[in-house]
Amino acid sequence: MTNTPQILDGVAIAGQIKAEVAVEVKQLTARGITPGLAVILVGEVPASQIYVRSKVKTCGELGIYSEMLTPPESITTDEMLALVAELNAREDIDGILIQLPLPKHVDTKRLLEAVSPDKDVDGFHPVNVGRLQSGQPGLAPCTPAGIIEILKRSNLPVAGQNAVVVGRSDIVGKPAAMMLLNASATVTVCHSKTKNLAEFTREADLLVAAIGRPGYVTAEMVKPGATLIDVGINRVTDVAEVEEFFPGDAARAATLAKRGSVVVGDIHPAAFAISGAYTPVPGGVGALTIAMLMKNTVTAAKLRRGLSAEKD
Ligand SMILES: NC(=O)C1=CN([C@@H]2O[C@H](COP(=O)(O)OP(=O)(O)OC[C@H]3O[C@@H](n4cnc5c(N)ncnc54)[C@H](OP(=O)(O)O)[C@@H]3O)[C@@H](O)[C@H]2O)C=CC1
Ligand SMILES: Nc1nc(=O)c2c([nH]1)NC[C@@H]1CN(c3ccc(C(=O)N[C@@H](CCC(=O)O)C(=O)O)cc3)C=[N+]21
Repeated sequence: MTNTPQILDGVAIAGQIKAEVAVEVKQLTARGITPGLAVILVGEVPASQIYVRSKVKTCGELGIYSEMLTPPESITTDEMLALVAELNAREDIDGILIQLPLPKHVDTKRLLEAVSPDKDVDGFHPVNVGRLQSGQPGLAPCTPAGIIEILKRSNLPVAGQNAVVVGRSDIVGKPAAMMLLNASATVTVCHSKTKNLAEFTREADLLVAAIGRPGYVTAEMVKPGATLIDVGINRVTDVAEVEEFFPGDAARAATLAKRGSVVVGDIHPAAFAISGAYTPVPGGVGALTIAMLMKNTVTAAKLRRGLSAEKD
């Protein structure tokens, strides 16, 4: 018997969301309000540069004003704080995003707390963490919010499902667990100290992997028919490893030869094969992250002006 899992197309869902955001931006612009996003990118981390450029480009496509600030690697915490204070005070900026990771000498926690909660489009400020936890309207982290959108728009059930989240980071695992709980799933959070991880993951109707290890979740670790959400973005550069992941996959072998790396998730393709539905990497959760950032920027623009941001 062959299993045909549903592939949850993040690119298509992100496209829907971006189209909706563009309509909202048009309506706001007609009232004299142009939502604005400032992205701070410190130093020259190639992966971060790619993400930030893609954020700025998407703003342009949707009619959102954007600004990219690129201080040098040598910037101090105090100088960063001054930059954030300036952006907090600016009338034309609705959203502030500090691209992570920051250089080691910069105090990330202090900086994230310095962003005005009303302009915190990443949803990382303790005030927004608290709002999410207590079910109040606010700005929620983009990647977990994207996961919820994928589930909703694919009509996949969440209420009453056994959801297992592997990973407990502040930017993905924890907020994802909180959002699934708010959506009435029965949530288990696993991490590097979890004993017998597979015993938990095998019980999951809905499994979220946000670990950062290529193909860590294997077929033996998942319940056949489960919904698998793969957040991991791992670059594999080894030819043999790519062949092990994707035997006989000519397209991926070509990508590896051309770019020197292939992106793989935290869930092994053999686990996808026995799932009911799954998000591919790339083209799954990652595709939603930027769309949700655009949505948060518009929400911030509305909230700051006392316009209601509809909760759907
Ligand atoms: N698609 C997207 O838009 C985004 C993708 N990502 C990707 O998602 C992945 C996770 O990101 P992030 O949350 O920031 O990563 P972190 O490194 O901050 O967190 C990883 C989590 O996984 C847990 N973990 C590590 N090893 C194991 C293990 N062997 N068994 C069980 N749990 C383990 C860690 O546990 P412990 O807490 O005990 O250390 C930790 O909680 C990365 O691949 C990242 O690139 C990240 C952000 C956005
Ligand atoms: N303050 C801050 N906020 C963030 O939201 C933030 C951050 N820092 N630091 C880094 C992580 C990572 N991240 C991604 C954004 C887009 C894709 C994305 O577009 N992915 C595509 C392409 C993947 C590829 O080919 O590289 C996909 O999965 O289909 C992925 C990951 C946001 N992050």
